[in-house]
Amino acid sequence: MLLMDIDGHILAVSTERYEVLHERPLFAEQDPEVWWEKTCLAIRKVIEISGCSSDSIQGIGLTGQMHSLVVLDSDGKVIRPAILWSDQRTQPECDWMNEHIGSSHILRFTANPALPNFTATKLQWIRQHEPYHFKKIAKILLPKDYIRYCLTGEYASDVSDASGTLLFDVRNRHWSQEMCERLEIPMEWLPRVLESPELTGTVNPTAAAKTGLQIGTKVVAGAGDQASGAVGNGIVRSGVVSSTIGTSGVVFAFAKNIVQDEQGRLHSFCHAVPGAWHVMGVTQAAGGSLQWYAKQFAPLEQALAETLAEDVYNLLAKEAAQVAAGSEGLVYLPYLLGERTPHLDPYARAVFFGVTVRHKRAHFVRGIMEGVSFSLRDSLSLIEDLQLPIEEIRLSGGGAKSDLWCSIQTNIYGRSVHTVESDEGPAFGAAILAGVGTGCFVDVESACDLLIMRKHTYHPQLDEMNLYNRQYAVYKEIYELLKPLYRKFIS
Ligand SMILES: Nc1ncnc2c1ncn2[C@@H]1O[C@H](COP(=O)(O)OP(=O)(O)O)[C@@H](O)[C@H]1O
Ligand SMILES: O=C(CO)[C@@H](O)[C@H](O)COP(=O)(O)O
Repeated sequence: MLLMDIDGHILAVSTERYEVLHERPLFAEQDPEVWWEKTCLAIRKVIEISGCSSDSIQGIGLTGQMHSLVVLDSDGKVIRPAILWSDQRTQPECDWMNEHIGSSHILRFTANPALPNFTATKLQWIRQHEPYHFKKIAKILLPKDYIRYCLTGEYASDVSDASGTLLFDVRNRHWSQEMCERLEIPMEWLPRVLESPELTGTVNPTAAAKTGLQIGTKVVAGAGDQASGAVGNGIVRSGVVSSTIGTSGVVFAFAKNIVQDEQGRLHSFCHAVPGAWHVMGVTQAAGGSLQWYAKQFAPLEQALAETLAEDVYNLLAKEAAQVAAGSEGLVYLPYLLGERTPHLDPYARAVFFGVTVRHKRAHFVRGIMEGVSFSLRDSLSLIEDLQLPIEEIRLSGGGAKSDLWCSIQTNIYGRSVHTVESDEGPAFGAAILAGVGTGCFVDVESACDLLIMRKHTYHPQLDEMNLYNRQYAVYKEIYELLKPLYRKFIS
């Protein structure tokens, strides 16, 4: 949660944590009611920290994880836990869609292929496996739109988030009647869709009582976390591209017109900038790889970090900085949650390749940072193949807080990269969208010009670039060799 003034100064930030439940392999779920409880706490905290009066708040912009499916009954109650973007159980539903609707039709209707991460496949899974839940459905929402529903009572979404449902006609920026007809999904289940800065409603009395906000505070459409993060990093013009290491990893490029990778390895979605599009490649477990490693293999550092009030990732990164580039030949494939770009393979698995007796934990941490960056390079290459200009790369997400991870990225991409002043990408972007929607700024582009400043520039070094080029070739070969084996582990 972030509170920003109209000059772009961040007045307060607050964070609330909650777990992802992985009850079975491939499964990832969360309870939307927990999101709402935590949101209420976080709103109260930012108001308190900032010392602002809630009646000075002009508007609210929403952002959140994309694709995840929230199903509501006719009373607006949550029917079952949300099935998340990182959940990979629905490849059979994708296969069914490709067979019955046709993959070329799906690409034509939605500009994207059927992937297990996308919302419609999760809805099909409920139809197939939980018919008792399916028959209760009256509305479906995305995560930030569930928060909107709690705040305002409105069922609404925005074009960027709707793009990741596989039910949206991305080219024409409205729901796809063709997809809904073929999947027999009543269009009344879908929220209305607006451009990201448009107003969608106002805070209602119940939400005001829970959050400390004023009744009637304006709520704009907002955007999915990646499009909103792009606004927060100034990716609002051709040539400026971001590489974000959050839990997932995303390389995001602005596009004036819709562009598509023929094999659907990059997502083609509407941007939060009205009338614009973007493409992005996604690494399923980017920061998520380091998060997993820290949790499983660095419990003492986790405890120490809490005592020192330091970030566990800082402690691990300091250790990793002690070993040389290339991690002495240890190569990591970050496929802990399967992979999207470039393989579109939910059954891929992570690999540490080349382990020897000389390897210490520091090599594993550095190897993770390098492997994740190789994966993001895959996305960057596909964006280059689409002939989209890459004049400037901006790094963001938790990974950009690490000097080491920024240096690794510059050397693996073989290009200079920059960080920006605000490291609150998606929340900062949502605040900018709220500012545009409530008339504090003229439009998204000029607000970004005004508010987003470069912080630091990293330049690649020739020897490390050459070393990483050689290692990248090995990285790519490992997946090709292992691919036939992955399917033997399907459970
Ligand atoms: N100081 C740091 N050094 C290295 N990596 C970091 C650091 N801080 C955060 N990270 C990485 O960033 C991830 C969180 O990024 P963030 O953008 O906050 O995630 P989310 O996608 O959940 O919004 C962590 O899982 C971790 O891998
Ligand atoms: O799946 C995608 C984008 O397609 C992710 O962006 C999720 O929307 C959430 O990722 P984090 O922000 O937690 O990394």
